[in-house]
Amino acid sequence: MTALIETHDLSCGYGKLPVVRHLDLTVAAGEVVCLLGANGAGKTTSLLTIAGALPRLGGTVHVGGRPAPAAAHVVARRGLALVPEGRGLFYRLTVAENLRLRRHRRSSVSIDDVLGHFPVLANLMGRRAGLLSGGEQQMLALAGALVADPQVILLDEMSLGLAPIIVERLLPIVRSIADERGMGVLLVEQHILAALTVADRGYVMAHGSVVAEGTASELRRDAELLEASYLGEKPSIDAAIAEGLV
Ligand SMILES: Nc1ncnc2c1ncn2[C@@H]1O[C@H](COP(=O)(O)OP(=O)(O)OP(=O)(O)O)[C@@H](O)[C@H]1O
Repeated sequence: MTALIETHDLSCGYGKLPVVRHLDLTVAAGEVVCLLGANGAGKTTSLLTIAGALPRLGGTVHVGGRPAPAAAHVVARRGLALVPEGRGLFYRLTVAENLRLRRHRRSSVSIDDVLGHFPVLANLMGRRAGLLSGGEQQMLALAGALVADPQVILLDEMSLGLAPIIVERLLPIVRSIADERGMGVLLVEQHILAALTVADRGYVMAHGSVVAEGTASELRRDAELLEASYLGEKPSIDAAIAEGLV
């Protein structure tokens, strides 16, 4: 299966200082992959670098099987959409205007196609994005990414500021989008168990490195390892290997 995203030995950070080191990660078509870890583990930095919004300090990134250029607008043309933390909406514009702005001329996906995933938004087309609830804004951010007809979508902390019940409704929508459109999804999420319920696989980061990876069910079973990485304690890599997670 061709990976839609593949990083090899990727190092990235700010200035010359790497905060993420030796990241090997893949996302295939139709796969939902989550990137887990404590605050400051390097998840957002990894996402922004894959999207071309931060320069690489070492290693490679391939998008759609080809080397990814280190410029966000060019990576976007390769079929990668980033939904950043904070949603990246035009808050003074209406829902309809936000969607029209995101849809480029070559996109084969219509706004109506995308609204099929978010029926709630279809009734709010004339409302300013700034007046939507947090959950509706997140749906609009996702819908805005989808109208660009990406092959792969990067979602950074979509649950930020949302009630757990809203997160539990949004994540299955992400799963169904991946299933129905064969799209790859790389998901950074603080609601670990909710994310592992919809994901196929996951990577756990601590201190800028991947300390464990596995299928969602393997990671769900290893609550201790997950807890350790969220407390900032580096779990033993030997223990992770023994568990078959690495
Ligand atoms: N603009 C920046 N300049 C310098 N260092 C930064 C910058 N942004 C983040 N960092 C540092 O890089 C490290 C990784 O941060 P990053 O935001 O990638 O972590 P994260 O895993 O996404 O955390 P969170 O869950 O809190 O968003 C942290 O130590 C952070 O302080």
